[in-house]
Amino acid sequence: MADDTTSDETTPRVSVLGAGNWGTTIAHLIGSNGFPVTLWARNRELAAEIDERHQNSRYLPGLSLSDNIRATADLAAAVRDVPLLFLVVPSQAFRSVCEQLGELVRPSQLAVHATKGIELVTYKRMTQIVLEETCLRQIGVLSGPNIAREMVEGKPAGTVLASRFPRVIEVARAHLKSPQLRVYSNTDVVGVELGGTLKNIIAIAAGMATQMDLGENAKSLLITRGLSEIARLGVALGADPMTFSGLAGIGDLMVTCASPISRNHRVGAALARGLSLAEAIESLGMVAEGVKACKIAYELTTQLKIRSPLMHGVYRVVHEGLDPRAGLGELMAAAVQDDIDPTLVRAAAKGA
Ligand SMILES: NC(=O)c1ccc[n+]([C@@H]2O[C@H](COP(=O)([O-])OP(=O)(O)OC[C@H]3O[C@@H](n4cnc5c(N)ncnc54)[C@H](O)[C@@H]3O)[C@@H](O)[C@H]2O)c1
Ligand SMILES: O=P(O)(O)OC[C@H](O)CO
Repeated sequence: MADDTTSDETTPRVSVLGAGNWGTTIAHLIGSNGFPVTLWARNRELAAEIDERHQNSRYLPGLSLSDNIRATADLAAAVRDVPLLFLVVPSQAFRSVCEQLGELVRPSQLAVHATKGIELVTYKRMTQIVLEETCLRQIGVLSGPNIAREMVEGKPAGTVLASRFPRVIEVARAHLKSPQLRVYSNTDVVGVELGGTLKNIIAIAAGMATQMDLGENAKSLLITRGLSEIARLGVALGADPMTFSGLAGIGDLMVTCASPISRNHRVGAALARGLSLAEAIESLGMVAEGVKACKIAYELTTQLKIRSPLMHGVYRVVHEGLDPRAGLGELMAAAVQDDIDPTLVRAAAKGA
């Protein structure tokens, strides 16, 4: 265990910023490991409910949270003099939270974000936003096949911490690892961020496939060709292709495509049931990052001339109202390519 975490003080030495499904879950995992932890919610009532009743009835109804969580709506109090911060707000709100953090943090603090998205318009990854808006430099990302609810229920899982700074991985891992959670490491921050972001697009397609009862063969086709598209775009944006064969790549893609609890999966299923995008989002009441990610991927792959029929199909269904059945017909009629993409083979050989 890292020196920073051996203190038996009751003052939290770790804070989680963002009290939705995932931020609350990360705080619960840390608290359940015996560490006092502060959870920041921008909503006062939610902070009070978590603090006093150890419940988050909006995002994790029916589940009891660790007594070691202290929740607050005061961002400055949550951040001040805390050695380790987890940033867990949706991607399109991430910059505004980092702008507020800019005034509050010091370079000695470690920060790990667990957000699976890219910023609209700028196409920035979350670690790039942290660097732009704050003086935090020792940063990393947490990503992997991690459906929040399963983890609060104590079911086993694995995850990935990626950072260029071994200390970030060491300290964050010391807080998170447990008999229920295996924490792997990676230095490919770009690949881990992109794996978590782009799998959400394919998960929307998987939700449509489930709703249309296309069968398990079709799901496998979707996952495999989806991984190929994720890796092609990822490599073009600077990722190591091997990262996509790990937990933050294929691992996360598989769970999000398989799980009916996944919000992205649910949005896809809702669209295939005939709901509009607005209705699908309204009925979910939580973030489904793939809705924005498919627009970003559509724009980037168009600009970079990267063949991405699945991601383009999802974009057209989600944002242009294409009927999912018509989209499926187009995909099945499209020209067939090599099973293993030659650009990925070359990229892997270059890195070997
Ligand atoms: N839920 C999961 O299972 C899971 C697992 C891994 C990663 N993630 C990722 O974690 C991120 C957060 O997802 P979530 O599941 O917690 O979402 P959520 O929809 O459950 O909750 C989002 C939270 O962010 C808060 N928020 C929104 N805008 C804000 C702002 N401007 N300032 C402060 N807070 C704001 C909301 O109040 C809410 O508490 C996403 O990128 C998601 O992809 C989620
Ligand atoms: O519920 P989703 O679709 O946001 O997926 C949650 C996690 O990202 C799964 O790893």
